[in-house]
This record gives sequence, C-alpha cells and structure tokens, in this order.
Amino acid sequence: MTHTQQPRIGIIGTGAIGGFYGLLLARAGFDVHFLLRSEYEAVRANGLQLNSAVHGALTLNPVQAYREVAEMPPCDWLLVGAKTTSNADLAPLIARAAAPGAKVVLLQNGLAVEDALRPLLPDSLHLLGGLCYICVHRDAPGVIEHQSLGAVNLGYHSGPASDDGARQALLEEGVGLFRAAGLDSTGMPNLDQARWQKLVWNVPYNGLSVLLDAGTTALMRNADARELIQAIMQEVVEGALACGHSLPEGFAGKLLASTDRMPDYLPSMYHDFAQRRPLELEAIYAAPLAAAAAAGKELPRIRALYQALRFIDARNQQ
Ligand SMILES: NC(=O)C1=CN([C@@H]2O[C@H](COP(=O)(O)OP(=O)(O)OC[C@H]3O[C@@H](n4cnc5c(N)ncnc54)[C@H](OP(=O)(O)O)[C@@H]3O)[C@@H](O)[C@H]2O)C=CC1
Ligand SMILES: CC(C)(CO)C(=O)C(=O)O
Repeated sequence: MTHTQQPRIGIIGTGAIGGFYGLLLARAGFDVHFLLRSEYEAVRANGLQLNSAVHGALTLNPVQAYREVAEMPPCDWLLVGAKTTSNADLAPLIARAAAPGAKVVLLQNGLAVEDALRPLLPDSLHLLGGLCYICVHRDAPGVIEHQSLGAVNLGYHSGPASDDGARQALLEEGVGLFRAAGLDSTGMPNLDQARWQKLVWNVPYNGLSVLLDAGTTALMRNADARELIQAIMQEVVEGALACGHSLPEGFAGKLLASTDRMPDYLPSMYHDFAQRRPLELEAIYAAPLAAAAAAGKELPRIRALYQALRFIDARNQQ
C-alpha cells in the first residue's frame, strides 16, 4: 500500500478498456500507473482523453505513463487491459510490476484465460477475472470513445486466498475500487460461470461482426442474422450447462433485448480485424468448445463459426 493507505493501481495494456477504467480510477483519486506501448508518446504529450456518452468528455493529463515496466512502482492491484492473445508475453511484465501479494485482474473476454496465465505467474500473486460490460474503443492514440454501459464483475481464480472468507474480502476490495470510481461492480461467486455468461454475448456478436462486416444494429435488423445469433446464444447456454453452469432463465432473451437498446456497436474483435491484429479466437471460441467437448457436448454452429474465423484470421495475419 502507498503511504495514504490507498492501493496503488497499475494498468497493464492501456487500450480502450485499460484506458477507460484507469482514467476513471485516477479521477476518483487513486494512484494509477499506466503501461503503454505504441501510444506512449501520444499519451505522454497529450494525456488520456475519454469521450463518454455516460460520463461526458474527461481528460487525464499528466498521466503516470511508462514504456518500460521496470520503471513502474510496485502496484497492489494490476488491471490487465491487453488482448488475451498477448497474455503469455505479458506474464513477466505483470510479475515485475506486482507488489508482494498483489491482485492481478484480467479485464478480458473469453473462457479459461486465467488457467492459461496462472502457471506463468508467481504463486504469491492473487489472480482474478474481470468481466467488463461496456462498449468502448480507441479512436486515436490516447483517445477513447465510450458508447454505453461500464459495469465490471469480478471473480476470484486462484492464489494465496485459501478460504471463502479471504476470497470474499478480496472481491469486496476490488468491487470497492470500481464503485469508488462511480461504476457498477459485483463480486461473482463462480468465475467460470461468470465467464460462460458473458460469452453468451461475445460468441455470436464478436465473430459475426467480422464475418458479416456488420455492427449490432445491422445484425439485429436482419431476420437471418438475428435467428443465427439466437441459435448461437442457445448453444453457449447449452455448453455452459454441460460444464455444470445453469445460466439464469431467459438470459439470452434479455441480452437480445438489451442489444436492441444499445447504440450501433462494433465489438472489439471487429476492431482487431480492421487493424490486422490477431483475433481472440482461443479465448472466445476454442476454450469454450474444448470445455464443452470435454463434458461430452458438441456445439456445431459455434465450431463452424470458429473454423471460418480461423481462416479469416490466418489470411489477415499474412
Ligand atoms: N472494447 C470493449 O468494449 C470490450 C473489450 N473487452 C475485452 O477487453 C480486453 C481488452 O480489449 P480492448 O481494450 O478493446 O483492446 P485494445 O486493443 O483497445 O487495447 C489493448 C492494449 O494493450 C496494449 N498492449 C498489448 N501488449 C502490450 C505490451 N506488451 N506492453 C504494453 N501494452 C501492451 C496495446 O498496445 P498497442 O496499441 O501497442 O498494441 C493496447 O493499448 C479484450 O479481452 C476484450 O475482449 C471486454 C468488454 C468490452
Ligand atoms: C457485451 C458487451 C457489448 C456489453 O455488454 C461487451 O461487454 C463486449 O463487447 O464484450
């Protein structure tokens, strides 16, 4: 802890998600340090700018920005805002930026992302998952557009918290950080279930936005696309059930209705494709397919979507 007893927060990967949550936490008075890569110079010069349909136009300047992790002070909470495709490369950086007993939160979509990172981190670090219900993207270096929503749900994965009470206390501390920044946040008793629940949205929309070159409004207005989205959502629900997670009754229908109310939105996978970055196919497609298959459940529509996306991703990376 810092001398003020406020936890020190490090953002590992300051893109749309890292920039949004880091900026709001800094404005709430937390000591926040941002690791950047390609946008370091721009953020050093001009700060971080948030154009938010919810919070208005906000600027953080100066920013405690770093290009080298070795220059960051040890942080009590590390919020990882990079894409899951970077996690293995980021593990040594996360360990380097961590204060003793730090809490590492993967603010990422997908399943089993913590399982893949855990063996690469010191046992002394707590590992948590953060499910971000938000529509946000980078518009220019250091400039973040926030269209809607903003909640973060946290779940404990693994680490030194050996009993339910200790895990619950950590979740409450994490939830408290986001709430202090004016955001909705809830502690989730089962991270795996929370990740499956989030996938009910990401599996259909992320991939179909790339394959069909369409945002949510066009997808929802087209009867064929809408039917396909519903069928894929149903498969995710069945996959979750096969893995022992019964999702709330009518959950997929509620997501469809809330997407109808959302402004036209291009999921983060769409932006990755457009920028020729690798797609998060392992976390969002391969991992749930593998988990369901191990539980004896095939998900044919999701598998077909995954295979088509793999083709597109490979060609896009050439
Ligand atoms: N955007 C959204 O609305 C939502 C996104 N998510 C999930 O959140 C996660 C993050 O997504 P998003 O914020 O959109 O992604 P972005 O691409 O906007 O941000 C990723 C950031 O990580 C940085 N980064 C990657 N590797 C390193 C490194 N080695 N050192 C320093 N920085 C690094 C990138 O830097 P560089 O520019 O140099 O590549 C970039 O700034 C994903 O898992 C996504 O699925 C979840 C809910 C909503
Ligand atoms: C589902 C959505 C749009 C907001 O709930 C989101 O969080 C995402 O793009 O991953």
